[in-house]
Amino acid sequence: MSSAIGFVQRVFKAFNPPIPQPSAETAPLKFGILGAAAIAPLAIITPALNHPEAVVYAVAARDKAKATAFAKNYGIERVYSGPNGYQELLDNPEIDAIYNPLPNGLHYEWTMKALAAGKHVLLEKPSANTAEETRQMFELAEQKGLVLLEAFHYRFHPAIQRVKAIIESGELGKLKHISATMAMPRGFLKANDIRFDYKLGGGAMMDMGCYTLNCIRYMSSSNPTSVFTAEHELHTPASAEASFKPNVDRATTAQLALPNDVTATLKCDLATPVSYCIIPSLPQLSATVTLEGGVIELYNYVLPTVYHSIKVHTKAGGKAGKRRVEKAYTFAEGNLEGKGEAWWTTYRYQLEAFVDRVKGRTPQTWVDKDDSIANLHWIEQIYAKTGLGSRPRSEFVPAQTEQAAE
Ligand SMILES: NC(=O)C1=CN([C@@H]2O[C@H](COP(=O)(O)OP(=O)(O)OC[C@H]3O[C@@H](n4cnc5c(N)ncnc54)[C@H](OP(=O)(O)O)[C@@H]3O)[C@@H](O)[C@H]2O)C=CC1
Ligand SMILES: O=C1OC[C@@H](O)[C@H](O)[C@H]1O
Repeated sequence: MSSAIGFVQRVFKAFNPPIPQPSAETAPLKFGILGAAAIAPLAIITPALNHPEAVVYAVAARDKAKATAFAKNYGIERVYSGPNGYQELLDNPEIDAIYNPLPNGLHYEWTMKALAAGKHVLLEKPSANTAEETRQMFELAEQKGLVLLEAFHYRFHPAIQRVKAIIESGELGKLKHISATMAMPRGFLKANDIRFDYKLGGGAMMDMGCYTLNCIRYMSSSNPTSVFTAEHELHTPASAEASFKPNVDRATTAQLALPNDVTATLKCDLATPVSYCIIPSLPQLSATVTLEGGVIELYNYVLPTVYHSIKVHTKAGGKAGKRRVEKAYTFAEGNLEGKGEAWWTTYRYQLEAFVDRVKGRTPQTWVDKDDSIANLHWIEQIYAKTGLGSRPRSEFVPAQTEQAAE
């Protein structure tokens, strides 16, 4: 019963957070959002309401009516629209930081433009279509002394950090295998969703697979050494245009080799079909870690604030031993150091770290340049193994930076 009350309290507060007084010590970081994207309220607008040093100040959308309605709905002061709206927002000197939730295939172009305009960037996952583009974005951020973060929000939550701490504690011995799944039932996404558009960086491995791969890399503290196998199922729209290119994976499964004889399996699916012609599948958001001395099952690593469980099964002398269930809605509950409340979403934890970094404080955790480049590199390796190949590189050519031009 108490956990049902906890669930209601967490979810209510996550969506209706207390609104603190703005910080008296530092000026709030003013965010501008590129695109009236579906994810923006959850990922930045609601978390910023509760952050005393962050405010969502501007939004740009291509369509004027959409931009105006979005701004009105979320109480956003400045609105930009039309074909130059995104650039006009970037040109506003009052804006400190950009949230970039554009389709994956536009991440590179608009992050490069935002950095060129001197803005910090909170960039949606996956960071770009190719690892080379990711490298260029981080290099420009470094050159300009700006913060760039790929928004792997789940990494900022205590639940995933608690699992990593158990692995690293040595309690269950040597790591053997990790499996991570992210799959949604058919009908979760509309047929015209950006995730099914190859040019925009679509595909299951890009969208949901990027989490599964990231989770494997994070929990093993390593990068794959090779892709053993990678198989995909194609997205086949009901009415394909003549120009339709079958490069978009509706689902992908891959087996990876990691250092020290560790292996991993990832599965992602944008539209899991019904079983027996009628039974819909449930969302799958779990990760299982097998170690010599036991198994850790993490249910819901992606949205742990809503609900998660960390089941730890220990083996005794080769036989099944004890089982315990842990929760880590806060760092204290997970026996870790860090600030937060049980109702903080992954996005609220992430915003805390982002603002800390911009303000010159040390964030509780971070996802750095090498991490983001490696994630995209291995996404590309998995696509290469499926035979589908990488998503297309952006046609955007950045203006030479002052440093490069000298
Ligand atoms: N961190 C997380 O939990 C999540 C992250 N994401 C990521 O966020 C990004 C956006 O996802 P989501 O919000 O679901 O997507 P939406 O389709 O809702 O938003 C994408 C935005 O991109 C803009 N856009 C600009 N050019 C194009 C174009 N050619 N075609 C389509 N849209 C265009 C649109 O803005 P405009 O308003 O100007 O028309 C639109 O609002 C993706 O990178 C995705 O991976 C998505 C969901 C969850
Ligand atoms: O968190 C998420 O859930 C649904 C996905 O399609 C999305 O892009 C992802 O970030």
